[in-house]
Amino acid sequence: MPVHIHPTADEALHHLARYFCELAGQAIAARGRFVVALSGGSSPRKLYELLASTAFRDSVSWGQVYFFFGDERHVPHTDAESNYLMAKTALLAPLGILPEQVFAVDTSLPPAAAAQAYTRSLEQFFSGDGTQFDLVLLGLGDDAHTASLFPHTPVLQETQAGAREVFLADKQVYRITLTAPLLNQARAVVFLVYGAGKSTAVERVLNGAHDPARFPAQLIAPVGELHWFLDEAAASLLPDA
Ligand SMILES: O=C1O[C@H](COP(=O)(O)O)[C@@H](O)[C@H](O)[C@H]1O
Repeated sequence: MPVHIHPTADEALHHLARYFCELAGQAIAARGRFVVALSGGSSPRKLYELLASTAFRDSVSWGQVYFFFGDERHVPHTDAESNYLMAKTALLAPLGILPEQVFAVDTSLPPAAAAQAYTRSLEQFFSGDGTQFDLVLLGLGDDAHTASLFPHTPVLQETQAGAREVFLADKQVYRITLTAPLLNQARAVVFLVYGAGKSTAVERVLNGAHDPARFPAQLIAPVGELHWFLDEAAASLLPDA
C-alpha cells in the first residue's frame, strides 16, 4: 500500500490533485464517466479549491464526473457543518457542476430514512454495474475515524454495502455514512491527512495492532488501489518518516 509522504501539506495536495486528474482521465476513457465519493470535514477543502483553480480545472472533463459523499452530518445543506455545503462552495459551484451530477444526502429526512434513501440512490445510479466508485476520498479524524465510521459504533460491524445512520452519543448528533463494505468496493481509495495533530492517529492506523473498533480507518482495505497522501507532520511518528 503506497504511503506518499510529502514535505508540506501543499505538496501532498498538489500530488493528490494530479492523481485525481489522472484517475479521472483513465475512468472517462475506459467507462465514459468518473464517479467519486467526496470526503468532508476540514482537510479536503484545500484539495477541492486546488482542483477548481486554474492549475487543474482544465485537466478534467468535469461534465463526465459524478459526485457522491462518503459521509454527511445530519444538518441542513445550508449549515456550516454540512459536507455538501463545503464541497459546493469549494469545488462544485466554482466548476459549474450541474445538479444532476451531484448526489447529496437528503438531510431533510430523519437519519435512518436519509440513509435508506441514499442507499437507494446509489443502487439506482449504479444499477446492474455493482456499486463501485472510481475513487473514494477519505480523511482521518484524530480519533482514527474515517467517513463517519467512529470508534465503538455499531456501524463498524456492518457487513452490507450501503449507507447507514450513525448516532454520536458524546455530541448527541446523527451522521450518515457509507459502510466499510461499500467503500471497499472502490477501484481506488485515497486518504488525505496532514498536520501534526493527526500523527498519532496515522501511526495507530498504519502501524498499530489491528483493532478497528478503536481505529476504524483500519477497516479500509479496498479491492482496488489504496494510497495515503501525508505531509511530514502527519507522518512524523511513522518509523520510516
Ligand atoms: O468528520 C469528518 O472527519 C473526517 C476527518 O476530517 P478532518 O476535518 O479531521 O479532516 C472526514 O473524513 C469526514 O468526511 C468528516 O465528515
